[in-house]
Amino acid sequence: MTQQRVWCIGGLDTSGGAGITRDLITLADLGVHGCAISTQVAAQTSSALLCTQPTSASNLNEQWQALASEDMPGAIKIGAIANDEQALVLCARLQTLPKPKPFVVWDPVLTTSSGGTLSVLSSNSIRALLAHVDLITPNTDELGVLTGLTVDSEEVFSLALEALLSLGAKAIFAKGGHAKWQHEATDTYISADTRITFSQPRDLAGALRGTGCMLASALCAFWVKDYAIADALTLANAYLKQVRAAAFATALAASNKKQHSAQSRHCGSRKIAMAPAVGFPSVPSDFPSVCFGENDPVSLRKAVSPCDVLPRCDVLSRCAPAPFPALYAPGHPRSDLGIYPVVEDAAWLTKLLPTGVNIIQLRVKTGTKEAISAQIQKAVALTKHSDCKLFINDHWQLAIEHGAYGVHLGQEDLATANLTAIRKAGLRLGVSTHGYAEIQRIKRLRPSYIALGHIFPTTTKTMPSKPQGVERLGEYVALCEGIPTVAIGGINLSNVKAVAQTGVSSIAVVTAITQAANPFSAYYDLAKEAGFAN
Ligand SMILES: Cc1ncc(COP(=O)(O)OP(=O)(O)O)c(N)n1
Ligand SMILES: Cc1ncsc1CCOP(=O)(O)O
Ligand SMILES: [Mg+2]
Repeated sequence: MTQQRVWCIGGLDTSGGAGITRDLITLADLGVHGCAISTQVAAQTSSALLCTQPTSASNLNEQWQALASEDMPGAIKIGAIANDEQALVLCARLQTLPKPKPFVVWDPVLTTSSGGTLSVLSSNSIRALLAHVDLITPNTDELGVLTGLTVDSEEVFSLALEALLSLGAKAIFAKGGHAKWQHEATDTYISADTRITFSQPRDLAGALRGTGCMLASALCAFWVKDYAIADALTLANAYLKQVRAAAFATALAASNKKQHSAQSRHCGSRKIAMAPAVGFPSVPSDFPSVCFGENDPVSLRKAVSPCDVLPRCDVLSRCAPAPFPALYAPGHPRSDLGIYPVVEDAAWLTKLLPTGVNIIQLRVKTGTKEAISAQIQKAVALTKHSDCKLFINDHWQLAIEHGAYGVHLGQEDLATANLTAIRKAGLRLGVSTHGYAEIQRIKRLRPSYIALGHIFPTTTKTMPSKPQGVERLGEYVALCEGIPTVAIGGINLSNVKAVAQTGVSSIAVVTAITQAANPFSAYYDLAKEAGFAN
């Protein structure tokens, strides 16, 4: 199996603005090989569907067989399915896919953006398809047609998502571009146990053709590049934002020059067809703000301004809470923190403080509350008259009680921690993240640092996510937009240089120090190799 390959099944839009033509352009832009199976040939201009000719069921089957006789894809993106016969063929083929099964995304295109009909499916076909796809990506109009509801408010939107899940959808990514009742454009991912929203300020530049196709095929591209689903969705959302920005900048430039190109003719009230190549999303402002769950504790704030009456995620990007205190006081000559040892008891501080270490974490995972409290109290006392910043892992109440410098919390810890109490007590806050979605969730908190991991395989802890590697680490550091960053997970003398070269502010290690024959010199060797010390 070739991983970086996606099959696109859908209508061939002769204008190149949407359908499988657009899918292949998107995949090429993201460096993924796209194969195509045409369900129909749609004679289209950039503003109208003139006529469409569906592919016969047998031809559809033959196209599939031809592709299947070579390499299988990592993902399959399905767009417009012309009729029930085609749905039947696709269901039969999807059912017999060899393992490992590709990730199957259905973008349920029913009409063209100009209003032409591309798909007529019975409710039986819809149910059958839902049983075979991993994710469906309707806009709110499509969600309405699929569920028989008029989706025109947040309440009906939630009902429609539930209805589609009960029709058999395993997961839904409902796009918010058409949800005019929302202040921001919010895409919602929902499965049986997860709800994640991705919000962008509404941009009023104009309408672009083929955005649904681009989003679903970009999602498949990020999936085959081995991103977790939440990260693939974050990247796909950012990719769309980047394409829109580039498309409207190009269209505007063309119309300013008074060129009579297709772009300039259709810029304004009409949809523009050209979507320039933009490549992998890299501009931090193009990334959405991300909320986990309807009551994400990171997003919940006390009502502080009139705009709190708006839906929560709409408010956040504009009414951000106060940042947590910086690691260094303003004007301090240092900005990096160097090697960050993470240790299991206060005795380690006695061993390591003489190195002149800048930052250290007490991560006590066992013992009674009294014993942990005593460890924290001792560690605070040991660091009180040093320059070393002491972070306490997990035990935020005890950290406040004993006056530690800061607290380190993981994503799950945020559900029970009182962030307001930590902020009020003046403690710094570090938070763990494991990819794009969590970074975008946490940035809004403006923590004192963002931990990024795990970078390499680690034996210290069982991780639910995959190792990120140094290439992604570099992308995450840039995405953090100046918030100090800490890399963690499997870092040792052999790889610390490459980690430091990403520009990360600090490098956290457990076993590279605690299991070293000489922890004292292991600290220096790491600091030197990373370029933090001479
Ligand atoms: C610097 C740093 N980064 C990540 C972690 C992990 O924190 P968390 O996800 O809460 O997991 P536990 O450490 O509690 O197992 C950390 N402690 N420090
Ligand atoms: C606590 C933690 N969080 C992410 S990786 C990790 C363990 C890092 O340990 P090591 O440096 O020994 O790989
Ligand atoms: Mg924790």
